[in-house]
Amino acid sequence: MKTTKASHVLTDPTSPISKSRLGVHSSAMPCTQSGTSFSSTVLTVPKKKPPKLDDVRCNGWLESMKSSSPPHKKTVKDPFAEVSSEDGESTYQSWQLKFPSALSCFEKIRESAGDKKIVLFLDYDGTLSPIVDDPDRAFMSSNMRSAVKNAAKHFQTAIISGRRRDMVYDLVGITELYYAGSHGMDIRYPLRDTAADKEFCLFQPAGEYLPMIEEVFRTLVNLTKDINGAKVENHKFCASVHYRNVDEKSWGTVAQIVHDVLKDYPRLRLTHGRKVLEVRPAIDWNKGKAVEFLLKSMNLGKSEDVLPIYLGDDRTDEDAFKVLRQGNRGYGILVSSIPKESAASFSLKDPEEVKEFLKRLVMWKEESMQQSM
Ligand SMILES: O=P(O)(O)OC[C@H]1O[C@H](O[C@H]2O[C@H](CO)[C@@H](O)[C@H](O)[C@H]2O)[C@H](O)[C@@H](O)[C@@H]1O
Repeated sequence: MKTTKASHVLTDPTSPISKSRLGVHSSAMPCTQSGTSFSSTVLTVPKKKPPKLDDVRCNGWLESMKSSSPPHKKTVKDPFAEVSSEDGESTYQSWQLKFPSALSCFEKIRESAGDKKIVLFLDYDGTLSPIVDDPDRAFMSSNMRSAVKNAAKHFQTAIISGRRRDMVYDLVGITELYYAGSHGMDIRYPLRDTAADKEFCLFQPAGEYLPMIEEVFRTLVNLTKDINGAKVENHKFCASVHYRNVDEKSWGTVAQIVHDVLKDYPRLRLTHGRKVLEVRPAIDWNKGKAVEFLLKSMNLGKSEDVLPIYLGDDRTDEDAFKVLRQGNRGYGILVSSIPKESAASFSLKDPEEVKEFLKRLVMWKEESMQQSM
């Protein structure tokens, strides 16, 4: 997807919302940075010292990192562990009593949707693309791309990712979707969408944190550069420290480095993802809030005639599942090949099943359109 030259204006320099014409690449957008209350003096690179792992042990980071990838055990205790349990299939089947397959229950979903307008929310990594060792090579298949594109012809569709918005936009490669990057902290949505005029708005509730995240990113890159396999990504409003390819013996060092850096930034917090530590602004915003925001921006916020469906695989998607569960607003579908605790209503095993589910939705919609002709 190419971007084109465009004008853009800020609606209000103190507002997290800014406007842009079609095609403005997110990295070219000005960000609101009013009220910046941190100073560059705080942003010093901590001196290298031998890691003391007491802090990360005490606050459970290390345990959380380890339990997200334990050796094969009979029962997977951590809800976000990434291993198959030994009694695999039967454990999975009993788990599915609580989180039934969205494919097996497709009829039920169809019936409860009735004439409601379905809105799709799709996470990227682990949902549209398989989890791979190198985050730069997490590509979705062309069949998946077609499935998403076809679904978007019938249902308003948004991608909500932990990645930076321009990156996930490039990976998905479909212009007609809504995109929310940085775990929903960077939302691009159409203000006006006619053939003659496409005007987009940006909503960036953590705009003022941009320089702080940039500094933290550079600090983390510097401090982890000698750890084999560690990788730090700059996702604009959050920084991700990957330890998937780090020897487990060094996970404590990775955790301690992140922990020490965070001590200097009380306005930032840590969340755990799939073998990734994520540093992000400590603001009350998440993927669930992003779903609510997007529904409002589609003028569907309060409507009873809307059925939002959110598909995601990660802890950060749980915030969205909770929002949909509240008041039976819609359905969360957890993408997982192992049993996990979740606020989702249904499950799908992997991105392949996600693709099948999207195809079923499209087939159903097209059949019902034909019947009503
Ligand atoms: O919200 P998402 O779209 O699911 O993004 C979550 C994180 O995804 C990426 O990391 C994960 O996928 C990688 C590629 O498969 C994998 O190597 C890594 O271990 C996973 O954590 C992305 O790189 C992160 O920055 C996102 O936060």
